[in-house]
Amino acid sequence: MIIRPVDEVRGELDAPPSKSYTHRAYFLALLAEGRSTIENPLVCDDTLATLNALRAFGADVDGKTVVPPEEPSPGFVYARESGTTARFSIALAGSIEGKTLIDGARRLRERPMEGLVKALKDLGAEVDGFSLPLTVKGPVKPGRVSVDASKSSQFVSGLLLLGAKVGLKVEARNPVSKPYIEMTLRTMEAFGVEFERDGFYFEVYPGVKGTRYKVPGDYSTASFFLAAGALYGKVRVNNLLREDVQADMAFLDALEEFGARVKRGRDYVEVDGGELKAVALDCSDFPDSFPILAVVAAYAKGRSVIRARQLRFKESDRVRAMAVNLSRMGVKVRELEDGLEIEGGRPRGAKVETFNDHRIAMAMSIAALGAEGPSVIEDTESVSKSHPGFFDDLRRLLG
Ligand SMILES: O=C(O)C1=C[C@@H](OP(=O)(O)O)[C@@H](O)[C@H](O)C1
Ligand SMILES: C=C(OP(=O)(O)O)C(=O)O
Repeated sequence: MIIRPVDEVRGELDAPPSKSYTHRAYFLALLAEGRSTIENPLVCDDTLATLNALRAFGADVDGKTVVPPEEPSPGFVYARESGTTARFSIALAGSIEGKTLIDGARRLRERPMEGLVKALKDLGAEVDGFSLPLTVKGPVKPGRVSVDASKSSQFVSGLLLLGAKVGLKVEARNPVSKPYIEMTLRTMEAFGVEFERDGFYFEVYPGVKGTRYKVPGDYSTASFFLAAGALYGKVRVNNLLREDVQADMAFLDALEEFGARVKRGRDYVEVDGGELKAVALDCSDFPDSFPILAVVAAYAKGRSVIRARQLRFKESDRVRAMAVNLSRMGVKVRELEDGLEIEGGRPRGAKVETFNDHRIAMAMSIAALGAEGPSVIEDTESVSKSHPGFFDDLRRLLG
């Protein structure tokens, strides 16, 4: 795809439904005692992988309505590239008598599963392998488990969902991406799950109620369009609830730190730019913002430092991916163990790679809009992992 620089980006659009909440609602509907209706679910590669996982576990699903099985049955779950689908399926397979096979695409086989596997083994499940493909033979013995969450909060979220089925006490050690754990708890409450907590120690009681659940808008996907407003004009994204706990709501605070103006309405966010200046921040609690934060830093005056502990374990090594791409655009970057140092200026158009990572593809598309000269972005299909309509939405903002 060729992307040429534009004079301005201005307009408004609706945020697509949240990918993270869609995953949670589907898996809780699988565990529920009765039928659920999921309103406005996100349809993308990752949530289709989760729908297939529900079918593998015996649910009858048509995208909106989920009729759970009497008891989930063991099956074969192919999670594509979806880390959330894989971790939640591995955890829930611990509640099932019999052996479930979970596998994924090439990159997902390289992504960490060990902390979750160790926790399931501690609970008495038989798990062979510490990365995909692996099999899980349940059932676990309900009890107390401690999980190392330094590589992914999804290990904690998966165990909390398992707890909603069998009853568990879960202690999370060194969690990253902590707001995603809050998103899991909030969705569990919506499905009538009872739990108590003390910090990151949780006691989850078994029982999930069939529910009509409406998926809110996705702040992670909205961040790319809002960044374009900060960099090149003014953008408003509707369908974003102020009363939410999504991790990438923190992206708005980061934009303000860069010097952008952010207006938070009851159900929308509006951003416009100004003279942007360098920042130093740790996004370990909102890691999906890293690629687009690096792009904003590439246009902000001064030297920014942006880091997060778990960036190398995503759909790509996102530190390396952004270092390679921004360097090709003539941006001075220094790669750190857990992030990048970025000297802001005026990037040049270049041929850049997506590394088959949807957030790299979307971030570099925004970077290209302000560059000196056209850019070529290879393999942009990965945007369908989270937002198949990304380029349609972006064109709408280009007048
Ligand atoms: O629980 C979730 O929905 C997610 C948690 C985060 O992963 P980590 O907890 O592995 O950082 C995030 O990167 C991912 O896009 C979605
Ligand atoms: C990392 C992501 O998702 P997952 O972990 O579910 O693959 C993402 O959407 O950026």
